Amino acid sequence: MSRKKNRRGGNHKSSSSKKDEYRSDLLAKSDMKNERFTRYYQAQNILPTEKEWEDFMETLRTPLPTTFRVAGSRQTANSLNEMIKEIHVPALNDVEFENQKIPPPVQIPWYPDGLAWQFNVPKKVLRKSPEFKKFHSFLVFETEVGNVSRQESVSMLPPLFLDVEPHHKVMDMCAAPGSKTAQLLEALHAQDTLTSSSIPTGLLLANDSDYKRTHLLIHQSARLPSPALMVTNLDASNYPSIKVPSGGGGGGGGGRMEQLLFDRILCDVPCSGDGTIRKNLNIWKTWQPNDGNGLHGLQLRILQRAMKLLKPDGRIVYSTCSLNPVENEAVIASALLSNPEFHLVDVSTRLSELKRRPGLTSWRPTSDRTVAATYETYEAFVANDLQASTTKLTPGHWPPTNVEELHLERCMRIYPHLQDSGGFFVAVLERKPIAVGQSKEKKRAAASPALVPEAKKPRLADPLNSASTTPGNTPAPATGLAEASASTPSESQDLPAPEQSFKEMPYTFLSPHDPTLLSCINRLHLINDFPSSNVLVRNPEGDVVRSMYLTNDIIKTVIQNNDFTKIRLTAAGTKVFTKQEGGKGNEAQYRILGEGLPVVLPYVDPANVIQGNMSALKVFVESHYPLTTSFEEPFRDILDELCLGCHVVKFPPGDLDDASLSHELLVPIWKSGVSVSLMVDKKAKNALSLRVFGKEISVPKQREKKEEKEKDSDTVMVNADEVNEEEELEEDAGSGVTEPIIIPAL
Ligand SMILES: C[S@@+](CC[C@H](N)C(=O)[O-])C[C@H]1O[C@@H](n2cnc3c(N)ncnc32)[C@H](O)[C@@H]1O
Repeated sequence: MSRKKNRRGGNHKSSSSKKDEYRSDLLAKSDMKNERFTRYYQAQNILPTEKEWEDFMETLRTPLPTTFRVAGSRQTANSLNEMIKEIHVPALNDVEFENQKIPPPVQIPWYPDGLAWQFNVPKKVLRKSPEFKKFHSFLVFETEVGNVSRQESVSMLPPLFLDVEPHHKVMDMCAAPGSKTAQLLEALHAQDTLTSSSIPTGLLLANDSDYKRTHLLIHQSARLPSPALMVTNLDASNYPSIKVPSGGGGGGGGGRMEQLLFDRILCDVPCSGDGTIRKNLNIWKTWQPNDGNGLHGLQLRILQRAMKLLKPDGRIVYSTCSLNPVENEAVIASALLSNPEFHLVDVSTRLSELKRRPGLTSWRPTSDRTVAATYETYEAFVANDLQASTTKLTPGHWPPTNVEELHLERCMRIYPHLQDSGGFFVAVLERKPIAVGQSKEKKRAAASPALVPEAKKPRLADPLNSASTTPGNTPAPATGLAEASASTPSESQDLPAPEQSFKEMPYTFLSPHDPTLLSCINRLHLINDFPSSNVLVRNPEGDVVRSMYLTNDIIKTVIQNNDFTKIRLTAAGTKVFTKQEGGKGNEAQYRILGEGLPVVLPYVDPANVIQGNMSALKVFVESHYPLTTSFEEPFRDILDELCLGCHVVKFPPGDLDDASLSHELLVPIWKSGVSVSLMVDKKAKNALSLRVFGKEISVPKQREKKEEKEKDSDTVMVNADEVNEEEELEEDAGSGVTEPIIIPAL
């Protein structure tokens, strides 16, 4: 009987595994044990003393604290963080529940600018304490609109060590569901302001071999709309070369093409995930050493491919949420041996508050699932293990003979008991600096993959390189996306030929003189430097049917010089305009999408931005499609004078009774007949309502619809939910940007 694997970034979750997880919620502390796990990790000597081992094991048996990161561009995040510090935390300072003091959230000490938080509060308290209940709904709403990211603290680390800047070409090789992609995007957009987005000159290529998960990633990334993001659906270990014109395409390359290389690459590879045991309790029952053994080959091939795709002065971060040296130090060691021009970067002075342990320099693999014996060397394994000839462990699973030269101690091991977190592994790799005066020969020698050949291409029936054939169950994905489907590494290696199976719509750039685009630019009052030659549509004819997307120059260059089906391009740029039916007797027009506004805003003629106020904001938030007569003067007069269609309203900071808008807010509205509506989706509206008015103030839609019908049967009603439905059904839904989510400024 085949057993479904369930590893991090690994596989589909069956309903039975969901049930298992449910049952595992009930796992008693006394059942949180696994002899194989204990024997294996004790044999690896991961901790120096017995006392520390006990602390480690005890921490693994306690629930993981809730952690979250204030997300979005820097200014937006800092501003929301101030609200948490000034309003929410003081309200939680003296909470008592059943005569016990409940500690408030605290900032994670190593996260830059104090933007990450941690709290450890039982569910009962979240449900019953009014103060925590309020904080919890705040988190839920802000998470829905993307201003807060519920992410394990340790999973926030890899992007921090990558040091991404807005001009970098960045690749996230195994990106779904995208929590780290979001961090990388934020770094690329470091120059965004509270209300408008910058257009970075760099790019972020987020890839995942699982098609469904790429769509999940696209959905998540829509929270930080970026013209610099593209998503592909390929096996990272075999990632093809992307072609771009030499010399940046400015004509200096004489029409020659070169391979696109990256400044920064994140390899957050699929792994056994035993570092997540505090939340994936099933691991206590299922853990065995072949979980990690089976992934080593794929992990190595992904890292080796990253090394080939990296610019000479680029940087790679390799990470897993596994504690197993076979998935960590062994992968790094083999990659360094096959690419001796690389070295591990010493980052011990970075994030000084982060408690970490050095990488291991010795470890003892085994293929015996009971861990009856472990072996110091591959030779000892072959000589003593009766199954050695049938298992596929390679010398690369063991420490190499020159292990001392590799400085594996520069890898970082994060153990749960050090700072009450999950377990994690991070390594930073760069090419070695070339010494002044180094001979050409030496440089050539350093650049040639001499010592160890690159890991072979996967063989589909190889049990060690194929998750589906590795015996035993492995843990649930660490990402918390239980329902999300995920491919096994073997599935990803077995991708069908792209042209046969790839069903995405093509990407066609419009001429800047396209009459529909010109009329859209005109009606939306966009100023001259709007990058109209970077607008694309997605349908076979290349016509403007419904939506238009904006990319930056480098993404445009990639699309124009590569077959999108070969690179399995699943998304590119961000959707900015969409067609809106005009209603009875009115022609259809284009509107700026809520989520596209920050990108388009720098090009909206300021003379055409309407001034709103707090009382108008209240009417917009309370009703879904208020009549213009519902607004007070002078805003009502302004609305009456507007032509039908899309407009942008600016609400300056202000107070109204108990409500307070702390920062300028800009939103698109749509005027149709005698009504107007805020073009933001329901979740964004809820979050806005909670943030500004302290509660959900919108009138239940059914009641309002009924009232509206009675009042004005001729009014063309547009509400955000109906717009969502239309957008999901549109012809270019393959873009994956299916649901408008905006990040309203604070
Ligand atoms: C650990 S998860 C990545 C988590 C992600 N970086 C994040 O922070 O949200 C590993 C991912 O690798 C993907 N994957 C598995 N095999 C792959 C391969 N050969 N190439 C690319 N992605 C792969 C899985 O689908 C999974 O989404």
